[in-house]
Amino acid sequence: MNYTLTQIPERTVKPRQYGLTMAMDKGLSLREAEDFMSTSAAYVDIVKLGWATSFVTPNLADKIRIYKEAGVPVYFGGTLFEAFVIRNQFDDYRKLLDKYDLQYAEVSDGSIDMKQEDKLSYIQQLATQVTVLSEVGSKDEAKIIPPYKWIQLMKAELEAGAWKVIGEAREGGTVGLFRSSGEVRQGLVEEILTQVPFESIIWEAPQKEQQVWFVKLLGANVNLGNIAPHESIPLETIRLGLRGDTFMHFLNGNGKH
Ligand SMILES: O=C(O)[C@H](CS(=O)(=O)O)OP(=O)(O)O
Repeated sequence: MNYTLTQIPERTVKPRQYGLTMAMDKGLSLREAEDFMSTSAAYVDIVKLGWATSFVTPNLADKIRIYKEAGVPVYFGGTLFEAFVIRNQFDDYRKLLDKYDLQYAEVSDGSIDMKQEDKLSYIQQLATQVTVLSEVGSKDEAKIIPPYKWIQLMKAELEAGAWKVIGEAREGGTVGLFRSSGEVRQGLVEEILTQVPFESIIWEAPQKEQQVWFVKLLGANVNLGNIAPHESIPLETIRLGLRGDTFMHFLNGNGKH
């Protein structure tokens, strides 16, 4: 930090096991990725190349190298995994991870129907190769998954070898964990938290109000994902109680989790 302030909540330090910020790169140029890392590498734990943008992104290897040299692991969005699976190209997907020397991969079923046993098997297989993040929730706003099912899926995927489970919200934050208005499905989140440790979940929360809600509920070291690159530093200030939205939350011993 550039100067001293008291009553700043303690943040976990890199390499973090929780307190993670997952940022989504959906097509930054190489120069933008370099600039992003020069300002924000300290606050970003992992970068997702959103959905299947890696298929069309120019200079993909160079981009991955920029993140790697900044000490920030990269993974391909779960949609790309699904695009390989639905074409019966899972083995090709595994080779692709090796080709780009990726250490993380996402297993999701947000766009396709997948039997639970198949999803768990993909998690198990990939966990022998990389660190797996699995995503729960659908990208279809008409498909409402009841809380007990989220819990059952999350527990099973962690048991199958996922390092973290991601709660679906898409880039806009209007499905899955959230209503179409962006409002949090509070009952769903609270019920999940009765059964799954908060450290094991990355909540996709692209909107500022959603990030604030989770920081107030779970503290500075909540795992948050789908953060736009230029929102990484603003999010860090929200975590630290240095933006109006959480300004009073951590003062005078409040906000301890
Ligand atoms: O689910 C996501 O967060 C994303 C982005 S979006 O759904 O295409 O908006 O997909 P993913 O494949 O996990 O990057």
